[in-house]
Amino acid sequence: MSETKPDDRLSTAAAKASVLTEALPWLERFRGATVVVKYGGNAMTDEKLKQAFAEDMVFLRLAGLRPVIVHGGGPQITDMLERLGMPGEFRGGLRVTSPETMDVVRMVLVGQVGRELVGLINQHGPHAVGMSGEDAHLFTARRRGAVVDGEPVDLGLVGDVESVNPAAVLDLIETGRIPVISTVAPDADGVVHNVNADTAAGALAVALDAEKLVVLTDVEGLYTDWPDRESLVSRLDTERLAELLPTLSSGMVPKMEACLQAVTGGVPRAHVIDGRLAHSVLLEVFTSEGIGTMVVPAEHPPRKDDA
Ligand SMILES: Nc1ncnc2c1ncn2[C@@H]1O[C@H](COP(=O)(O)OP(=O)(O)O)[C@@H](O)[C@H]1O
Ligand SMILES: CC(=O)N[C@@H](CCC(=O)OP(=O)(O)O)C(=O)O
Repeated sequence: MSETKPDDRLSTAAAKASVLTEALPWLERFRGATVVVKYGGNAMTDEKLKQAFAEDMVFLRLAGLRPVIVHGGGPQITDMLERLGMPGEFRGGLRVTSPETMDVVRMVLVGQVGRELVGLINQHGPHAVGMSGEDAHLFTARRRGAVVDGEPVDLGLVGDVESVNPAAVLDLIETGRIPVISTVAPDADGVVHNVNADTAAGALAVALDAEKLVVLTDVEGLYTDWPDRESLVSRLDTERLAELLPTLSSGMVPKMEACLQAVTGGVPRAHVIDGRLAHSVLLEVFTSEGIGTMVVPAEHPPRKDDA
């Protein structure tokens, strides 16, 4: 085996030191900042990646930021429905949700995906507390439909966010915890609805006056001309995003709508980043170039009906 030369050791040490010093201005800038992180089900497939994600959340907290996790779990719900022999269907990017499907959605999101993330984070200490939109009136849902090929479609128990009461999340943050939120929510009559996790994360980022919304998914970011790999966009403003939204296809629509809603609602930055890259959140928050696609406010904000 060859020995490491003193010159090699010096350059390795210099590279490590430069990574740490590059983080310094961002540590200063984001101390005390609330960061809402949406962890998509498609970015959760690999055990090592999930552990790296949990480490990133603990890192943010110990570095003095206030991370709040909103998780998805679409593929995990689909797997469970298949195991139970319950056929499922998506219309306009949203799951058609019968009362029986709703039972499975709630069981998988709250009882399986949320619990697993809480467990992974808490291997590092008593940081994470799980909750759902049903807890302490966090989210109230309003039933929503979809329009597919110009026709209105009934999606069953699918909800939009009607209102957000972030008091319980703020209580957890104040005591140094990391809230891990599953996006099922009751309507005004107490009937539980299935809320898309991107939609819920955007609404929560606004309600918490967050500094950032970070959405982890399984692509590098937004492609303006999907799937042309040359069309990856690193930065765009809300005006350009509002123009692009009608041209996007299903998976990206709720994500980019959430980014638009967050930034027009006062969140300074929203990011879509590649959750397949280990420690992608740290790279986004603590490096100067960042990664993925960043949405910033427009000088001339889009009118409400543009979105
Ligand atoms: N314009 C686009 N830019 C990037 N990805 C896109 C675009 N249009 C569609 N997609 C698809 O959207 C997917 C991400 O959405 P989704 O599968 O709902 O992820 P998640 O589980 O992370 O919420 C990508 O894997 C990609 O296949
Ligand atoms: C209404 C609707 O479609 N809800 C989603 C909720 C989970 C989710 O949003 O998960 P991802 O972020 O992994 O896609 C679903 O049932 O799949």
